[in-house]
Amino acid sequence: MQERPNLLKAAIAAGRPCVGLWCSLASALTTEVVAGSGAGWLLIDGEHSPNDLRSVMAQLQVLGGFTSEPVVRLPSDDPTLIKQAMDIGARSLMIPNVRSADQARAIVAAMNYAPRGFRGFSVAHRANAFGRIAGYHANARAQQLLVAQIECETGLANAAEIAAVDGVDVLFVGPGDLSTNMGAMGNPAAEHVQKAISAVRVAAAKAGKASGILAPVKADADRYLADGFTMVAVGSDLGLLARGADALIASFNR
Ligand SMILES: O=C(O)C(=O)C[C@H](O)[C@@H](O)CO
Repeated sequence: MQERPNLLKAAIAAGRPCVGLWCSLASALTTEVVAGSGAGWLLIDGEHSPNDLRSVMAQLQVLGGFTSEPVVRLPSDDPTLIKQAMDIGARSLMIPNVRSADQARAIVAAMNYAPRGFRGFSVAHRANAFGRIAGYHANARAQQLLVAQIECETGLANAAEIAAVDGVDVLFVGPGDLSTNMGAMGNPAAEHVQKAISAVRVAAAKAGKASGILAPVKADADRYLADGFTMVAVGSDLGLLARGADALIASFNR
């Protein structure tokens, strides 16, 4: 048995845009519903959603039947959480608020077995199909993807060095946090924030890496894709459900 190819990593390596959706409802059922859209990747949010290892695993299990690449966002860069997430089968990780190259190197080390890193070794787990994927431990890095979020001015200032770290694949802008930390709370459209967002893309590109962003407004997503962002989340399960329900009810209340 072989590990299934990481189609998101392949798209990123080829410089092909890959559109995704944000799964915030911590539900295997809603994530399975969203996966039917054919999105290139699905973010399973462990930072701002009530996800835990079991709910993340349940979502990974339902996604096993789809081509969408699950990207698991952890609440921090804690190496224990990285180990646990990878052992249940998360090989594409998004880590919030990465601020320095040293921090990025520590995250890469936590994701990899010795001698490259210090990921704890377990002979069989969900990640290697319970021991059925031959050579998993030696080859795991081939299908790994690390998405480092740039969400504050320190990360912005160090974006080039973070992008240059071997093992970092994507610089991903957190538009809400970045704008808030730049004095424009929740407003990534602010001119100085837009310049910062472009600077992240440029820093990634100069290091030969990809860039990404969450852009739930289509006009923004179209613009970011046209500018060269390739990993773009264009909506969320929460937003689609809440705003869709609001609009539907409002349409009968006029
Ligand atoms: O800073 C941001 O914006 C993100 O990282 C995305 C949010 O955390 C996401 O939950 C949507 O609000």
